[in-house]
Amino acid sequence: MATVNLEVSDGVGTIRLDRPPMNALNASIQDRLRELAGEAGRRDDVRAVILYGGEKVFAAGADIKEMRDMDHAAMVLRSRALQEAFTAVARIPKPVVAAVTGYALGGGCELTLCADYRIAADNAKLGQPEILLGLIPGAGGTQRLARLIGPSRAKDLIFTGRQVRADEALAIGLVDRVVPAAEVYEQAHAWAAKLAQGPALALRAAKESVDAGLETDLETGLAIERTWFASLFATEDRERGMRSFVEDGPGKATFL
Ligand SMILES: CCCCCCCCCCCCC[C@H](O)CC(=O)SCCNC(=O)CCNC(=O)[C@H](O)C(C)(C)COP(=O)(O)OP(=O)(O)OC[C@H]1O[C@@H](n2cnc3c(N)ncnc32)[C@H](O)[C@@H]1OP(=O)(O)O
Repeated sequence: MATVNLEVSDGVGTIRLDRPPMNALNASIQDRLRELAGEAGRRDDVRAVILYGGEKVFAAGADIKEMRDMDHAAMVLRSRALQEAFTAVARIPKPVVAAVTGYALGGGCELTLCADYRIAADNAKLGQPEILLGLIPGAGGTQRLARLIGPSRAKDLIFTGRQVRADEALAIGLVDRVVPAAEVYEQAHAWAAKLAQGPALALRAAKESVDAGLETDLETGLAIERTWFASLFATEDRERGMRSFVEDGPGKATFL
């Protein structure tokens, strides 16, 4: 049975983890994640993406039972591929929202960090418990968590391995919205469906400008923004958007 699927409808692609009971992330999932991230990025009928683990759990992290038998050499070989799989998700050139139910721990939390936006159930718990295994996060968590919530809060979560409930996750910026558990997917789909109606190239430009800007100095970031901004003047969406404003009046957004 496939442990990760891509389900597409109405412009929204859902990358769905499906490995009961806890969506423990193993090598097969990692390989599928990378494939499906590439597919979601290439398909024109996918204009926004949801990362989802099902109603009960997002993902409880790497499969500890599978990792237990791996030695240093094996993980040296595997760890680059595993980081590349998560980076492939982070680089999907479309809006990506993580629909977080139940637990998002370790690699599960790191996968949520690869999204642009995180909607969590009010009973969700997130964290990086790797320290409790004598490890540190190995799928980008030390880097993406610090960039998202700041180094001090990131160190607190990584040093202690503690689980963060949804209310605290919202307060520290680890998630962006908290909703009743039964509404997580519905709310994530509404977010994705709205952006799926948006100007695809402008949304890509916005994502890539913000993300690339975080990795460089201000001047270079401004140059990236300037290049994308000017490029969008060559698009039909720009003509359509400005025509709508002039002819239909303000507030008659033609996209969102
Ligand atoms: C070759 C594979 C590795 C290389 C490829 C990796 C692919 C992608 C991986 C990306 C991430 C790698 C880097 C990452 O930073 C490292 C990690 O993620 S380390 C793991 C971190 N996660 C945890 O430590 C959480 C462990 N789980 C728990 O704490 C608890 O299970 C829970 C989630 C709090 C839930 O508790 P309970 O509700 O009490 O439920 P149980 O504990 O009874 O669990 C039910 C059932 O699920 C099994 N299980 C749970 N989590 C994992 C897990 N991470 N790996 C394997 N199995 C897990 C648990 O054993 C029970 O099984 P059962 O006893 O019913 O058979």
